[in-house]
Amino acid sequence: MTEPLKVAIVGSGNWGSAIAKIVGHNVLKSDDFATEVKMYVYEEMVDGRKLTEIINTEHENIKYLKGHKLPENVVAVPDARDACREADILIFVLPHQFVRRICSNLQGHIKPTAVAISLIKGFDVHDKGLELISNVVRTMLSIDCAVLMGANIASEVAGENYCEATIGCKKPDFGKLLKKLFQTDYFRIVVVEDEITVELCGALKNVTATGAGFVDGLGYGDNTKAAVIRLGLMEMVKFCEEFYPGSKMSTFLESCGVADLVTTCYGGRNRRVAEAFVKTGKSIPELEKEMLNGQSLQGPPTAAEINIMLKAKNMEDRFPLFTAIHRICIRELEPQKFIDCLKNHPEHM
Ligand SMILES: NC(=O)c1ccc[n+]([C@@H]2O[C@H](COP(=O)([O-])OP(=O)(O)OC[C@H]3O[C@@H](n4cnc5c(N)ncnc54)[C@H](O)[C@@H]3O)[C@@H](O)[C@H]2O)c1
Ligand SMILES: O=P(O)(O)OC[C@H](O)CO
Repeated sequence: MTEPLKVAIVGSGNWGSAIAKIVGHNVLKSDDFATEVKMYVYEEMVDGRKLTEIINTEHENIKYLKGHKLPENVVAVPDARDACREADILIFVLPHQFVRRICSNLQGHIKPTAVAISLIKGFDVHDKGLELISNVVRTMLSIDCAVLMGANIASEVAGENYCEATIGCKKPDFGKLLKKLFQTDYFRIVVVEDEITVELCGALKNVTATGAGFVDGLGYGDNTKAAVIRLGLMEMVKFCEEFYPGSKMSTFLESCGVADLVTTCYGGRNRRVAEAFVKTGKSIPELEKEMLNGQSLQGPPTAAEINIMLKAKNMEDRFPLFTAIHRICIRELEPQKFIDCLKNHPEHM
């Protein structure tokens, strides 16, 4: 008889809380998993009370996922080491900016046999260039790490509206176990082996979504946005071919690819803030603070991260959409010039 596997969630924001709802319910349905799920919560005071205390008494993350109850077997823990020490499966789901700090805190304090899955959309940057977030987890913690990405706006998933997601996992048995942990009747999972492309799609779509917000802010219609989505997808494919050769084209047709692009370019936070950026003239950090109540934007930082690499390799002109989006975010380029970038894209030359 093998021991049921203990699951810990590292992160408790908008998506972290939605996923806690799914995982909390699913562990109760299978003998493979222990019934308690510890969730690391970055402690903060909300209405004069600790967020962990609110979650553990009211079973709701009232700051990051208001209006959705979490199962009572999800226990909020303010110390990452305490949350993860005994876990067999670690689910990483926090803004990518914090991953290195968390992993460094966890080093030497997790089971050597643990395995991980990253739901984080973004890149890590270091002096040698870009790093996949799953690789940061793998190398810093010396454990295996799969990924889950998809067209998954957290509030809709928490509302149990039908959607799909893609798990990228090279090991079939691990993939099956993860599917059992995440799939529900409203959250349908496809497991593919092409885990690098799954993760790249999740990170890069946030940049394109920022561009979609710019054209909304400029008052262009759906045809223009469709062009941004298409050109963004072309650059995503090209980015994968150039820097991570070996992608399967079919992966772009999974939820992590085309579907996530569509949902983010219409309903996501990156789109919303980018639209306001054009309309108000305020800075991205200002708008993030005003509009997102502590949630974190991934598109503009990811555009900056990939630009470091494109610039270093003298390849900015081969990725004009990604480059223009970054330059607009840092006010090096007027938002109106974005349309010139679309008109003059190498696709049309
Ligand atoms: N929100 C969505 O709809 C959604 C859907 C799919 C994927 N994602 C991805 O999931 C990841 C996590 O997103 P999210 O929406 O759960 O987060 P979020 O945008 O809600 O971010 C806020 C979280 O960051 C935490 N935080 C703030 N400062 C911190 C620090 N110094 N150290 C550690 N944590 C800190 C906050 O406590 C909070 O839990 C991102 O990569 C995002 O792209 C989000
Ligand atoms: O709200 P966004 O723009 O961070 O996107 C959320 C999810 O990644 C959509 O799948």
